[in-house]
Amino acid sequence: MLGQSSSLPAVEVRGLVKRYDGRAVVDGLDLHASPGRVTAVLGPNGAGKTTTVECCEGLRTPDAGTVRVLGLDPVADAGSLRPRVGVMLQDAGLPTGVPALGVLRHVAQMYARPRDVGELAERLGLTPFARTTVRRLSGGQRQRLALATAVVGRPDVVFLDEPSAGMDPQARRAVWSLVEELRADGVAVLLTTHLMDEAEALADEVAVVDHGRVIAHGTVPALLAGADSSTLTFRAEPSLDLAALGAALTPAGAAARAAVTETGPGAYAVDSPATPALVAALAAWCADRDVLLARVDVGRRTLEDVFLDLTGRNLR
Ligand SMILES: Nc1ncnc2c1ncn2[C@@H]1O[C@H](COP(=O)(O)OP(=O)(O)OP(=O)(O)O)[C@@H](O)[C@H]1O
Repeated sequence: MLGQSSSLPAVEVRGLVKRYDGRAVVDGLDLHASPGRVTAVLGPNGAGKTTTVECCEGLRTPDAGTVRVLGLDPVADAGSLRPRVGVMLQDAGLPTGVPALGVLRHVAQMYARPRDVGELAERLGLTPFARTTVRRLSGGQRQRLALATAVVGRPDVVFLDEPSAGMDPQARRAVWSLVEELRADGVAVLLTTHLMDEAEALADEVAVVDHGRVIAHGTVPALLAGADSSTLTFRAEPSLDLAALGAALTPAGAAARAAVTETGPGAYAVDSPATPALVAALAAWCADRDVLLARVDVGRRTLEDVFLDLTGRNLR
């Protein structure tokens, strides 16, 4: 249950800076998460997501800026926040020699009003591993146990760092349904993920982080609406003349030439909104050169397309 007005943000981060060895890995970051909403933080490797979440969890002290969780300071007020905040870490930090259900029972008894341990274990498919020590659990099973320990105390705010990483599709569905239930119960859920379909499926709000700052923020439909609505890809013979094709696909009077990329042998992507005229121009150009268009796809842009547009395609 929320102990404060649900109109207040459950998590509020303003101008957060965190430096390691003089390098700002979080560099003036603003973020908020609200009760009854799922906020997903996306970003390339090393963007500063985990560091930000760790500052919210009170595990790291900011170098500048403010972090408030349920109106409190995660470091100074750690004792007051502990019963109200659930944390699932990437490296779960669970004791390895204890049986799975023993860990969950132990964590549950630290809370005043814990969830039913048996029911939670059943929901997350942990019952068959009740007596298995944490050390012998698979990666995905350990993740599920970590999630169970994060939510067993009925927290008001839950931080989930890549909650379904390494999980099979069945387990991911179970995790998603638990997250949806938390939202319906008014819990503020802040999660980091690299899985764009997870963000599309779960997130009410998405914050895209790069180089330690939020570079885009909004609902998934708002982020998708900000981008060109559709993409054009096609297959034909390899090594087409991309410059000539780009010129042929550029509408008269357009400021910049349409860019065509060969994304794999014989697979192409056109970097222009897909319109009937564009498809016709492509077909005509191929027909003039006796090139068979083996396949043409007009697809809706996905969150992954938007993410790559925002953060670029270089490896981090
Ligand atoms: N304790 C530390 N000491 C020095 N550098 C650190 C420390 N922790 C993190 N970093 C660096 O800070 C940067 C941000 O790391 P962080 O873990 O926050 O990124 P992330 O967005 O969560 O990445 P990923 O998607 O890979 O989990 C990285 O360059 C990382 O190497």
